[in-house]
Amino acid sequence: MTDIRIFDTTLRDGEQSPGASLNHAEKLEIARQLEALGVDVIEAGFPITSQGDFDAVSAIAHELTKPIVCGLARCVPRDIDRAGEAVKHAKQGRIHVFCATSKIHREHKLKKAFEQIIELSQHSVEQARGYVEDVEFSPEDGSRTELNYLVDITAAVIEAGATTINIPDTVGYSVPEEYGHIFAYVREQLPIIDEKGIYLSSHCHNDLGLAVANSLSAMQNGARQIECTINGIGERAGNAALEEIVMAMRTRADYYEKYNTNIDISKLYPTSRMVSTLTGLQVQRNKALVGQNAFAHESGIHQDGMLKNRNTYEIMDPQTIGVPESKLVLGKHSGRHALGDRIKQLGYTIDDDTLNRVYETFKALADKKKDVFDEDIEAMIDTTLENAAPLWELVSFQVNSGSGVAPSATVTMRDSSGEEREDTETGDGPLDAIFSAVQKLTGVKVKLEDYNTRAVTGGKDAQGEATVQVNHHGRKVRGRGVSTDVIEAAANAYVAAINRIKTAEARKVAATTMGEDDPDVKAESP
Ligand SMILES: CC(=O)SCCNC(=O)CCNC(=O)[C@H](O)C(C)(C)COP(=O)(O)OP(=O)(O)OC[C@H]1O[C@@H](n2cnc3c(N)ncnc32)[C@H](O)[C@@H]1OP(=O)(O)O
Ligand SMILES: CC(C)C(=O)C(=O)O
Ligand SMILES: [Mg+2]
Repeated sequence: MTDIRIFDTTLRDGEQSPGASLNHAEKLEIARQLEALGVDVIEAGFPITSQGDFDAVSAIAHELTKPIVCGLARCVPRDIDRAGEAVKHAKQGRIHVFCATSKIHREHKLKKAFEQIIELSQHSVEQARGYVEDVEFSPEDGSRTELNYLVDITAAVIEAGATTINIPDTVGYSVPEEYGHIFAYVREQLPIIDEKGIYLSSHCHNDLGLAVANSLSAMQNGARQIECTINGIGERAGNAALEEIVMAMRTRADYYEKYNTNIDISKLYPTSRMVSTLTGLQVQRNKALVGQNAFAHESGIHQDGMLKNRNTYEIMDPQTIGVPESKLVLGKHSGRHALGDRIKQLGYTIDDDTLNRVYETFKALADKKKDVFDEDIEAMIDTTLENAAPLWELVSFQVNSGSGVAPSATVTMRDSSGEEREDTETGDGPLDAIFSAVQKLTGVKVKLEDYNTRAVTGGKDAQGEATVQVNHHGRKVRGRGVSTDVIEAAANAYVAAINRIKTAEARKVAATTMGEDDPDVKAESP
């Protein structure tokens, strides 16, 4: 049997999905769930990106005990220093250094000759080895790099101390036979890989819908680590989906008989739900394994087959991946124990204080709504984590709008010192009026770029989830809110976005007062 390392990059490449940024509490919650899922490596972030990313990688490295915790770095000394600092408390820490090697990236992006790239990569790997023994190197855009160059850079970084070589299909251009051949070729040219027990790794993007197929092909040609994300989230069309890779190997164990992973498949579905809820990235209905329709049967002939023998139309038992058999129904008579137990089953490990805050919201919701479903609970946890330490809170609002009336809103908000303030504004519509009042009260001016709503659960008393994206001095910031009242959900989402901006500003002030360079403002260039 060959053990395949599952390297999860949901918190790094996954978080690079437009609109998916996560706050500190949300990242920790996902990291804990990934540990419970059994992933071998967690790429927790790219520490040079911002103080927030650094803090999250550092907190995850402090807390998690089982997986290797990894931070990404360019071949830039300051990137490597930050990554080294961030993972230094990990039980097993890794620095992942990357440098693009393809002709197009060499000439147009890095503006460096291949020889310079080799030298830079070697120095960077050596620098990273000064922090940790476990160093991964990725020749970015590896699948579009000349094969002899790939071999040369692989040999050079192994000599410098790299222990894992990841060959990414950065732009999702490769096809399975070709991508597999790259691994077979590099291994054949460099026997040192097998002799020294160097891990080869795949990292595939889904621009042509081939990320999972390419990953499996790499595995069959010698990759012993697969990089992937929950729900396949990631840059552009996303990364290879963890759940699809693992279940392809499990369901077709007859075909992939030599390979094994440490993943606890019963946690796949709850993990998918958590990542979707906390990132706000909805899973498409027909997504393999975790989409709403993945195990639904609509047509008569299929239903007939299912009733006679479910294997006629189902190749997996949904319960083995943690799809719940029936929806839990909690109501206003339920107590903290029942709620806490259900939250645990959903994969969250919240503390008592958070449970108490969720319980308060739960009771308020149960008063308005007959049944409280899993999705409602997930939405409540999401809102609580999103507002882990809210700077501003929406206390109440009233809107006045209708035909022939200029829409206006009166909003009351409370700041972190507990002081309440009220303001009335007019706008193009009720939401515009509320948003103007929130801007006035908080003193943060932003431009609304995107606004979406959807029902979290079914029925006429369904909860509505609102997401907004605002632009603050060129930086896009997202916020989410949930309520049975869609206007209140939108107002909460807007306040959540403002709180994110305020939190980032407070961090910048703290970093500047401490005399540190603020990586949010400008990172060092190579
Ligand atoms: C394939 C991937 O997924 S790679 C990871 C992509 N993820 C991200 O970029 C998210 C986080 N990124 C960021 O926050 C910022 O881009 C930072 C902090 C890393 C850098 O910000 P800035 O210093 O302002 O640079 P900016 O992003 O505009 O440009 C990138 C610079 O890094 C250089 N660069 C890119 N990759 C590498 C590398 N692997 N090694 C060394 N330099 C690199 C580029 O050539 C460019 O340099 P230049 O300024 O000399 O032209
Ligand atoms: C940083 C590298 C591995 C990456 O994400 C890519 O090339 O897609
Ligand atoms: Mg990538």
